[in-house]
Amino acid sequence: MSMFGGGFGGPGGGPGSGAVGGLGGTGAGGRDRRQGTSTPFAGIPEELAAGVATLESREPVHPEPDEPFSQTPDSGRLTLWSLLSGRPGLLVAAAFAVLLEALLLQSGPYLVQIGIDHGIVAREVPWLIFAAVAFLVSVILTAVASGVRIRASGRLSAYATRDLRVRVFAHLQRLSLDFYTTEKAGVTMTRMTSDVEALQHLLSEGFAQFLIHGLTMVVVTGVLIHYDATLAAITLLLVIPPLLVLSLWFRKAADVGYNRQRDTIAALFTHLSESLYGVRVITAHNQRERSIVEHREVVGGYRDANDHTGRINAVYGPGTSVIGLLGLAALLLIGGRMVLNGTLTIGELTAFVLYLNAFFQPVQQLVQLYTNYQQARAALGKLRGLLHTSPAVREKPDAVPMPPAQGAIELQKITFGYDETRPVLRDVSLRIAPGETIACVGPTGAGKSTLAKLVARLYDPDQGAVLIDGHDLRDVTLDSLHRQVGVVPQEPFLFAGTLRDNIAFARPDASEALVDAAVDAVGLRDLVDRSPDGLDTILHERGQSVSSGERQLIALARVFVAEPRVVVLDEATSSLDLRSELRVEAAIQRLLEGRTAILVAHRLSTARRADRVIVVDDGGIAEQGTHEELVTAGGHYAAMYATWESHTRG
Ligand SMILES: Nc1ncnc2c1ncn2[C@@H]1O[C@H](COP(=O)(O)OP(=O)(O)OP(=O)(O)O)[C@@H](O)[C@H]1O
Repeated sequence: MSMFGGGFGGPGGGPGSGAVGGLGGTGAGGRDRRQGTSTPFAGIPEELAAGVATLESREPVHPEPDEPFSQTPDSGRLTLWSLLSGRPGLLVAAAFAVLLEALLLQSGPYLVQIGIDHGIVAREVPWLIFAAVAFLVSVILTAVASGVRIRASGRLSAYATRDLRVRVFAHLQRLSLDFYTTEKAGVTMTRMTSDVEALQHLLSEGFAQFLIHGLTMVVVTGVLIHYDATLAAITLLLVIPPLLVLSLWFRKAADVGYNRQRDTIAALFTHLSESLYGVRVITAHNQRERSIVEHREVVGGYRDANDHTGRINAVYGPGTSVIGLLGLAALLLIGGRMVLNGTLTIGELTAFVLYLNAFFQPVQQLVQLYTNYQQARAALGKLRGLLHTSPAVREKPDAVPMPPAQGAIELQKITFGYDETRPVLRDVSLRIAPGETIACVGPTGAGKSTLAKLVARLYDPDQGAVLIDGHDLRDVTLDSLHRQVGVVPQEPFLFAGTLRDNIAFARPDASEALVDAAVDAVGLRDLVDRSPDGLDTILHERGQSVSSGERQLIALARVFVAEPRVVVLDEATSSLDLRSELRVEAAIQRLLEGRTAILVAHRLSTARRADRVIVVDDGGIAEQGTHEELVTAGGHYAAMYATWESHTRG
């Protein structure tokens, strides 16, 4: 199995699969830094440069989000309040605008009542004009308050979700390889998309609407009682019980419906991402039709879930409207009689009708918002779960930076299993001298890559310890370790970006001379010369525009630029033509010069050149020695070699 295979994002696509240490994108990060040190405007006419400067000054400012990368697991709280309270100024502005808007909205019916009773019925034109002007002013003020509210809550939500996305992404970078092996990429994508969007929706609109509607209901109930307590009690008693029953049903049904929606969208993302990553295999095996059928099934599941929530809404929406209208009919009947009896004015009845109407809408909205709130809470729970997932490989709080390594490696009685009850390696001990190259060979699935992963501290042993220059890897900082231990995965992963970006991935600030030296050392000069823009040639996503051998050479160049003391190399199993194979072998040879190396060798031609060969079998080291020693000993290795030789000769 590949050291990085199978996990998140297809073959070799795991985070960190791009060799050593370091974070930061290939693209922007690297380019920016270079621009800072060179003279980007050299030779450009002054007025053009001035134009660019003006354009840049108009660019919106995007300050760095407050999430410096650290290996320490995220222990910060994640609650709705913690998201909202990050920008108190915006929060206060939004809350004030909400209050104002809710109060202003209720002035309308009262002004209508004044207009009718004091203006129309009493035939007093000034009162009518006063009511109309006051109405106009209140509408304008409501619009202003609403604008301020939408702007403030929109910005609040945009900042909060931006910070949240960065925080979750930083945590994803922190998580160890096991997370990406067990967690489906589609599920993680759902966390970062629909879950964050559910929160964004609640923060930008939901909360404000919740407050406005809640306040409206309180104010309207008070006003109705103030107008006529008996009439208010009768109408509210007629309306509230059925409304309550319907709303409780809706809440329960909607919870189920939205959970289904969330689960099915995660399944949809999972299938989509897997199909996109595996599109070549699907095409090669002529399974496109099956893939479409499968996708139709997951999309169908999502459609069913949407259909379900649609049906619930179709009952609830009209249901609450009917209850409201029946309430209004009852009010007209009872209130109309009161007007005829002279106990209520016509203006008061009109205001009463308008207020009652204003009472219903919030109920409907509040229940919908409650669902939104539930969704956001569920999303928050899932995101919290993700943030609280501890990396399996953790940095100790008192970890110290590893001093520049000589490269002596020691495995001390190591036992390790992906599942602790089924160890892959048992009680393995090994010493590797500085500068020595060890080739691990053995049957497939024997644990060769596992051994290499332990040396790169992609996993920690269950028992025993791995030491470099006498330092237990668990006692040193991950950053300092990854800087000194370079990893070349079985399936090199290239990023969309330039050739240079990919080569200098582990050290975006690498000098031109170092990148050039790497290109020459691994034999990439041909490719660079042939490429239209040399090192600035853009590579397609995952390096699809270069050959498999060239991808391997780029991965080797990457480690060359990183200059680690120890190299862990999982040899690619994909076979190359003889010429490319010789080039890759020569590149490996050059990369390993003067470095301690562990090679997971799939070709015995590689093993033959190592200083020492270890045969991993049955959870341990079955044989070790130089190639010649092992061939003479006539054991496992000798048998493997004999078979290999007869095949290559044949
Ligand atoms: N992430 C993982 N989770 C669970 N089991 C794993 C994982 N990675 C590997 N294994 C299992 O551990 C055992 C050793 O795997 P490993 O990749 O070390 O073998 P290998 O000797 O490198 O094989 P190959 O030559 O095929 O690459 C295998 O049985 C494999 O199925």
